[in-house]
Order: sequence, then C-alpha cells, then structure tokens
Amino acid sequence: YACKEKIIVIGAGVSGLAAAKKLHDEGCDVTVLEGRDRLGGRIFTSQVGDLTIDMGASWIHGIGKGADGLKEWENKYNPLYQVTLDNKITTLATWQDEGDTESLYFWYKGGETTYDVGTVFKNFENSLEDLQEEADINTSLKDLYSKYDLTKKTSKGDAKVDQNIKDYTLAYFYGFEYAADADQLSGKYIDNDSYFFGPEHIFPDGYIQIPKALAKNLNVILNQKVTKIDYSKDSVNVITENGKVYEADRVVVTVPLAILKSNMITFTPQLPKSKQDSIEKMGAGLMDKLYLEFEDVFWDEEADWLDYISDGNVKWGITLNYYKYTKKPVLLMFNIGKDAREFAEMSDEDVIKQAMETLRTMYPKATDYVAYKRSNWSHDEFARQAYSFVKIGATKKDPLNIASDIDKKIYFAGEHTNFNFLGSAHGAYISGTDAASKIIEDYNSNFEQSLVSNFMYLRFAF
Ligand SMILES: Cc1cc2nc3c(=O)[nH]c(=O)nc-3n(C[C@H](O)[C@H](O)[C@H](O)COP(=O)(O)OP(=O)(O)OC[C@H]3O[C@@H](n4cnc5c(N)ncnc54)[C@H](O)[C@@H]3O)c2cc1C
Repeated sequence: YACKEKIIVIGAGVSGLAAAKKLHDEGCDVTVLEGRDRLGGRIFTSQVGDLTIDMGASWIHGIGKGADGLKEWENKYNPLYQVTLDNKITTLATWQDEGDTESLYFWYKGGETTYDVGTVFKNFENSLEDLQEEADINTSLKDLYSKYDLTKKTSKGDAKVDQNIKDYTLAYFYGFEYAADADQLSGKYIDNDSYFFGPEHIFPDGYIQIPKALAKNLNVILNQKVTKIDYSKDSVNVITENGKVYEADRVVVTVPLAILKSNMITFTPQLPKSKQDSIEKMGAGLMDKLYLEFEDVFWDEEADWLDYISDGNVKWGITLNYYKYTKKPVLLMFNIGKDAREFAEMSDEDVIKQAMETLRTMYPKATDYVAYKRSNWSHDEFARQAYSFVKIGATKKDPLNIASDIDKKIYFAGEHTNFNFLGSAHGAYISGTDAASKIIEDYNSNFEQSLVSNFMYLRFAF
C-alpha cells in the first residue's frame, strides 16, 4: 500500500539518508532534521589547496558482489558501490584484495626494515577461532592473545621484537579496523562480523558524493539540533534546540552511539531499560586522521602503507602513502583509541611535531610539511566518536537491541546498530534501509488491520 504517513528522520548521515530515500520512494511524507549545517555526518569531504580529502570515511570496503557468510548478499554489490554505479560517481582502487596485495613497508626502530609482519598477523588471525572458544564476554582481545606464543611463529625469534610486533598488530591492525585499543575490544566477538568481497575503493572527488546523491529530492532541513523526542501520545513530537516542534507518525533516530550515550536528546517516556543498557555497553571508538602535504615525495613511492613498529612509545604506527593514488605528495597518518584521545587534547603544533618525529625516524631526510589538515572527532559536537565496536562485556545482541523499535513509533539506525557491518559506511546504509523496510512492513500491517476493522464496522452497521 502506498505510504501515507509523516516520517521524521533525525540525522543526515548515510544511514538517515538511506532510510529517508527508501521511505520517500515508497510515497511517505519524509522530513530529515540535521543538526549540522551540512550533509554527511561522519562522511566529511574537505579541501587542502587543490586537494580533495576525506576527514571521515575514505573507503568503500569491498566493491565486489557478496558478503562473507551472508546469503542475502549473494550476487549483490555492496550497496554503496551500487549508489556509485547508479549515479556515475568515480571511485579509485587502492589495493586489489583485502589483506594480501597491499604493499606494507615496516620499520622497527632506527629505520631498520623488519621481516614480514603481514604473515605474523595472518598467523594471529588463523589462531583466533581456537582462542575464542575459551573466551567469555569479559575477555578482551589483549587477554585473548596474552597466551599466544608468537616467538614460535616468527623467523627472528627475538622475544622483545616479537612482543613489540604483537602489540603493534593488536594496536594497529585490529585497532584500525575497530577504532579501539586491544584491552577494550571484546575478544569473544572480534572478527565475527562480515565484509563485502573485492577491492577497496576511495573517492578522488570526495565521499560526500554519496550523501549528496542519496539526498536528491529529499526534504532535508539543516541546523536543526534535536533535543527532545516525546512519544507519549499517539503521534510523536520532535523538538529542536531553537524551539521548533515537528509532528510525525513515526521517527527514525540515526544519531551516533556517543550522542545516544550523552544527554543531548531527552526521550519521553525514557528509553526502555534494556535499550539503555545496550547503549551503555557498546563502545564508541575513536580514530583520527592527519593529512600532511609536502613539497616533494621523500618516501617509498610504491608502498601503500608505511608502518612503524615501536616499543610502545610511538603513536603514529600507520601512514598511508596518498601519493600512490593521487600523485600528490601527501601522507595520511592515523592514531587510534587512547592515543587519539590524548592527541585530541593537544594543539595542532604539538601533534604534528610528534608525527614528524616518527616520519624522520623512518626517513631521516624527511622535509618539512607545507600544509596539513587534522580531524578531531571526539570534539565534534554531533559525532563525539569515530565508529563503534563491541566492547568487553557487550555481546552481538546489543547492536540488535539498540536497533529494535519502540511501540512501532521510534526506530533506530546507524552504524552502531548493525553487528554484521559495525563501524562502516555500508553498515550505516544497510541499517537505514532496514529501518525503512520495517516501517513499511509495520505501516502495511496497520493498514490491513484498519481495513479489517472498517469492514467489520460496515458489516455490523448494515
Ligand atoms: C575517521 C573516520 C574514518 C572512517 N573510515 C571509514 C572508511 O574508510 N570506510 C567506511 O566504510 N567507514 C568509515 N568510517 C565510518 C563511517 O564514516 C561511519 O560508519 C558512517 O559514516 C556512519 O553513518 P551514520 O549515518 O551511522 O552516522 P553519522 O554519519 O554520524 O550521521 C548521524 C547524523 O546525525 C546528526 N546528529 C547528531 N546529533 C543530532 C541531533 N541532536 N539533532 C539532529 N541531528 C543530529 C549528525 O550531525 C550526523 O549528520 C570512518 C569514520 C571515521 C570517523
């Protein structure tokens, strides 16, 4: 049945826009309320000189068909890739297949290149399932690997070096994927999520093209910071900081997990206790980016990643060679978890000083940078995090529990509600279309019920 309802979607990130587009296509009267003065949320394209850079998401993870272990995606593209095809948006392959064809360049102190850390990581991964069997929900990733004897798996057999490699692997390989430290990540549920097959792509002209394509023909109102959602009556009232009241039949809440954890939005009545518990238990991770532009390239041009393994004191373990894909002399450096939280409180000058020190350890001839751009997601009022993870103590049911609707009036979407693709832009997209499908289903069953009761009424009336 064509949807006749008024729906409000809170948040114009990829999940909110995907939900709104689907509901709009079904005929619903949809309004998107966005707190910022721009679309995209944690997709945020910026400019340094003539260089287009993404401060939030950069990659479509997997542009092939199908997702690991999920039948429903058989022969279907990653939905974000489908959006690029439908809208003729150009993307660019970084490396061909997840994991094995990236060229990783490693340093271990004093510029010395180390042996194959990639293989060490693979060995780690292969033993994960066995280790997980004995883990419970309070076992962290760090606990899980504390029993893993790495020295037998490496060629050097140097215990100190091996310990540093192990720490590095946990901090950067897993840390990068889940935006959290190994002592916070659930050992039980790590790597239980899915991924789309195929190459990884970036957007030479910015990821923002995806939100823009989704927002076409939608009614999106910017600068509407929602502070109250009252669902105590038949319809729902959504109230903004500037005092506007929007009325709707149903509402989709897509604000980030860290916003749900904060008291920015008051729900009347309060959210059910079990939902509050799940919000509390899940982790809102942090990962920040630093783009540095140079006059010329002084690093290995053919590398994808320049990785620095430290004895725990260096905070810039991974750097992407942006030159390889854009031919611009740019490096993209990352920090994660507690390091990112520490940097978030520091000045640009101090942060860049530390980054340059790491670069000069790898490349003593490194020149000074000419321009930079740095993200600070924990200080961003409408994000307060990068992406979400299953924290120690949480289970895979918690994202599901956050996603569940309340009284068929308040629905939830966002990367944090999608266990299979937690933390990703495609996970956010899928959570949005899932919430929209649920609304259409609930609308239709409501509609059928009212047809039946009208029919009964007419029968008895005659
Ligand atoms: C540094 C970084 C790198 C990343 N890299 C990748 C990557 O390479 N590939 C990938 O797939 N994913 C990546 N991600 C994750 C990806 O960006 C997110 O998972 C995805 O964009 C989240 O979409 P969302 O719709 O769930 O949330 P958001 O994009 O955060 O959207 C929520 C919206 O709600 C709005 N909002 C919040 N509070 C209010 C309020 N009170 N009233 C009204 N509006 C409000 C926000 O402004 C925002 O627009 C990265 C994220 C970060 C931060």
